[in-house]
Amino acid sequence: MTGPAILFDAVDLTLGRTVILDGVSLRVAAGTVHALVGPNGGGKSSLIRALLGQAPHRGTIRLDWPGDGPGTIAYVPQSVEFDRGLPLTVEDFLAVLCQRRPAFLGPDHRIDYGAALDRVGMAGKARRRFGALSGGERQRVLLAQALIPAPDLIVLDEPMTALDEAGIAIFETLLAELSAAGTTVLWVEHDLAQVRRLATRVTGLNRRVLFDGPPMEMLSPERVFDLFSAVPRRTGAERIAS
Ligand SMILES: Nc1ncnc2c1ncn2[C@@H]1O[C@H](COP(=O)(O)OP(=O)(O)OP(=O)(O)O)[C@@H](O)[C@H]1O
Repeated sequence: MTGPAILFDAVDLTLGRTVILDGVSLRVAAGTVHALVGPNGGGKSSLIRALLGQAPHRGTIRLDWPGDGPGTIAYVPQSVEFDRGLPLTVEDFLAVLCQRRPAFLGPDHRIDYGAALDRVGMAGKARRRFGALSGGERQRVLLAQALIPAPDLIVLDEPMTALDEAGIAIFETLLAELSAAGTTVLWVEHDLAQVRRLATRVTGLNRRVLFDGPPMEMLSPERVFDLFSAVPRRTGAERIAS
């Protein structure tokens, strides 16, 4: 199944007195790799939390599923907070996140956790203690959990932050495979060179949408400068209006 299209229409999010998102409208086309870029605190993760139903917001967020309706949504967070001393293996961790039966009954052996770990270069590490993994290895496990079951929509929040060169190559292969399978990918990323190379479309977000279009056109030095400036320069139309 091809993944869904996503519509964000006039999404506002205010926490306390802070306006986090202000009238954010954009469309993620079905089956594309759509990147969200912007400065720290620009609201990228908040937009994702709103999409996942984790943040109170105004406006509309709609998933348009093809065919018979809702498929599988996977989410890869920036990182996970947990007690590193927990006696939890990699396989236990995957079981907690991926299987429907209680994890205290043990991993469900009908699910091929090994194959998912294989795809992220973690073959043979299912019995390692999760808390003893390096940051990059934990990031790879977070990617693996998103592959079980195969997602129709995958939401990635800076998935490459802790990855080394080999991990980045694995991530790129995964992205290509997901894309070829028709999965919709919504991807928060700071590495603009990677976005230019791998994304179909990019949205620049700093509380508001500052640009939205194909990466080769959108990521011009001037636009990137504006996006990361504390006070974005005004457009010609805004200058004339003031
Ligand atoms: N629960 C909260 N209460 C108040 N403010 C919050 C809360 N969560 C996030 N914020 C604020 O919302 C703003 C946007 O945060 P968000 O994490 O969405 O940004 P981001 O674009 O993902 O940043 P980064 O690139 O650093 O990950 C920040 O100023 C942050 O401090």
